[in-house]
Amino acid sequence: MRFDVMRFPSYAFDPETGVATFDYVLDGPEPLEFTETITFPVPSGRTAPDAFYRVLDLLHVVAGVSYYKVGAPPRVVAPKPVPAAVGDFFTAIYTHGLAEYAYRNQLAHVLDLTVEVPEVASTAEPVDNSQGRPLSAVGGGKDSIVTLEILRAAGLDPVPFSVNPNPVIKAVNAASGLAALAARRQLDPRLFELNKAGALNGHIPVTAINSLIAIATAVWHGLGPVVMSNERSASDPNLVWNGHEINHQWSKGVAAEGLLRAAVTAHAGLTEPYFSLLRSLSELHIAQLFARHTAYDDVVTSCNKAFKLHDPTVRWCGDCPKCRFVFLAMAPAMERDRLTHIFGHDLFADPAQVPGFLELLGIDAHKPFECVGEVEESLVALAMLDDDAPVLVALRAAVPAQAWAEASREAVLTPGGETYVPEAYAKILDAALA
Ligand SMILES: CC(=O)N[C@H]1[C@@H](OP(=O)(O)OP(=O)(O)OC[C@H]2O[C@@H](n3ccc(=O)[nH]c3=O)[C@H](O)[C@@H]2O)O[C@H](CO)[C@@H](O)[C@@H]1O[C@H](C)C(=O)N[C@@H](C)C(=O)N[C@@H](CCC(=O)O)C(=O)O
Ligand SMILES: Nc1ncnc2c1ncn2[C@@H]1O[C@H](COP(=O)(O)OP(=O)(O)OP(=O)(O)O)[C@@H](O)[C@H]1O
Repeated sequence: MRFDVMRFPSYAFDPETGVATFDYVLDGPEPLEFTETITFPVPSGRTAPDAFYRVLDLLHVVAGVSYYKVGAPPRVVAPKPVPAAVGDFFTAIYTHGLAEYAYRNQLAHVLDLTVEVPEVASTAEPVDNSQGRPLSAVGGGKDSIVTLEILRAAGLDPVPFSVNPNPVIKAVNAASGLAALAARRQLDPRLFELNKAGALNGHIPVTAINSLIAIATAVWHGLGPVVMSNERSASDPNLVWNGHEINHQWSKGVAAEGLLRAAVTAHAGLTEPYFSLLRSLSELHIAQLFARHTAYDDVVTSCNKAFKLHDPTVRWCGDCPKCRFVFLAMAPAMERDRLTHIFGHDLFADPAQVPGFLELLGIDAHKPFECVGEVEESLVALAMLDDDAPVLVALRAAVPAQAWAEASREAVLTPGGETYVPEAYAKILDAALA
C-alpha cells in the first residue's frame, strides 16, 4: 500500500448525544477512509461553547495518528488555518509522538515530517478557566490515585474523568467515592482488519489524545484545568536513533505538555488548560505517596495489559516491565504482604523474574519501551531494600559497584525539573509532600 498524503476531510458533532465523528483519508492510488467516534458526557443545561469546538479542531488532527500509521505517507495536511503554536504541536505529535513507531518500522522520513497548515490564523480571545473545579484524569494506576487524593485533601472537589473506563478504572472510581465523568472512544473497526492483514502498526501518543478529550469535556462541563499525573521520568528518551530521541512515553513528557498547553491556549483561548501535578516527582516518590492510601489496594492496576482493547488481563499480569518496575518502586514503602496482596504475585520470590529486573537496572539493553522509570530509580529502590528475597539477592550480586555509586537517593526523592503547575496547585503539592 502506497499513500501520498493524509487528509482530514471533516468532523461532525451532535450536542444532543455528545457524539463526535472525525473523518480521515490516506490518499493515494487506492485511498483508505476512516472514521473515529468519540462520545462525550452530556452536561445538563449547558451549550457547548466555541472553545469546545476549537478543542475538537485539535483533537481531529491529533487522533489521526492511529490511521496515519497504517501507511506513513510523506505529507500530512491539516484541515484548517490555526495559530503557529498549533502547527508546532501537530508536527511534534506526528514526529516525536510516532518516534517509537518510526524506529521499530525503520521509517526515517516520519521523524522529519512537518504537518502542513493551510494558513496561520490569529490566536483566540482569552477564556479564564483557572478557577473551576479541576478535572482529574484517572488511568486506574497509582499515579492518578495520588493526584486525586491530593486534590481532594486540598478541598478542590476534583471530578474524576476517564476515556473508555474499563473495570479497573470503574473500581478505582468506586473506591474513591467520587462521581466520575467518562467519554467513549471508538477506533474505526477497519483499522483492526488492516492490522490483521499485516498493515504497518505501532505505538501512538495516546496521552495526547486522552488529554484533548479531557480538556474538551472540562470546557463543555464548565470545569477548570485538566490535572494529569505524568511523572518526571516520562520526559527521558529510551534511546537515540539517527540523531532523534525515541521516547515511548513522549506525550506524557514535559515537552509535550508545554506544546499542548500552548496550542490549546492559542486556538481555544483557555488560560489554564492542562498541567501535570506530579511532574516534578520520580515514580519512586509517587509510589511512596501512594503507599499512604490503602483504600485502593484491591483495585489499583498499572499493568498496561489490563488496558488492552482486546483480551485485557483482569489486573496485574505479574510478568512485564511495568509490573516489575511498579513492584520494585512500591516495595520500599510497604510491607511485602501488602505488596503481594496488591499484585496477586510476589515477584521477588520468582527467580525467573531476574532478567527482567536486570533490564530495569540498566544491566541489559536500553530502557524497555514501556511506562517505566529511570534506571537510577530502580537502583535506589533496590538499595532501600535489605531483605533476602531470592530475586533481591541475585540482583544485588549483579549490580556493578560503579552503578551503586552513581545512584543518588537524594536526587531521586527530591522534586525537580521544569513544570507547568500553577502557583495555587504548587502550594497544594508542597503541603502533600511535607
Ligand atoms: C494497552 C497497550 O499497552 N496497548 C499497546 C499495544 O497494543 P495492543 O495491540 O497490545 O493492544 P490495544 O491497546 O488493545 O490495541 C489494539 C490495536 O489498536 C491500535 N490502537 C490502539 C489505541 C489507539 O489509540 N490507537 C490505535 O491505533 C494498536 O496499535 C493496536 O494495533 O501495542 C501498541 C503498539 O505498540 C500500542 O500502541 C498500544 O498502546 C495503546 C495505544 C495504549 O493505550 N497504551 C498505553 C497503555 C501506553 O502505552 N501509555 C504510555 C504513554 C504513551 C504516550 O506517549 O502517551 C505509558 O503509559 O507509558
Ligand atoms: N483511560 C484514561 N482516561 C483518562 N486519562 C487517562 C487514561 N489512562 C491514563 N490516563 C492518564 O494519562 C496519564 C498517564 O497514564 P499512566 O498510565 O501513566 O497513569 P496512571 O494510570 O495513573 O498510573 P501508573 O503509571 O501507575 O499506570 C495519567 O495522568 C493518567 O491519569
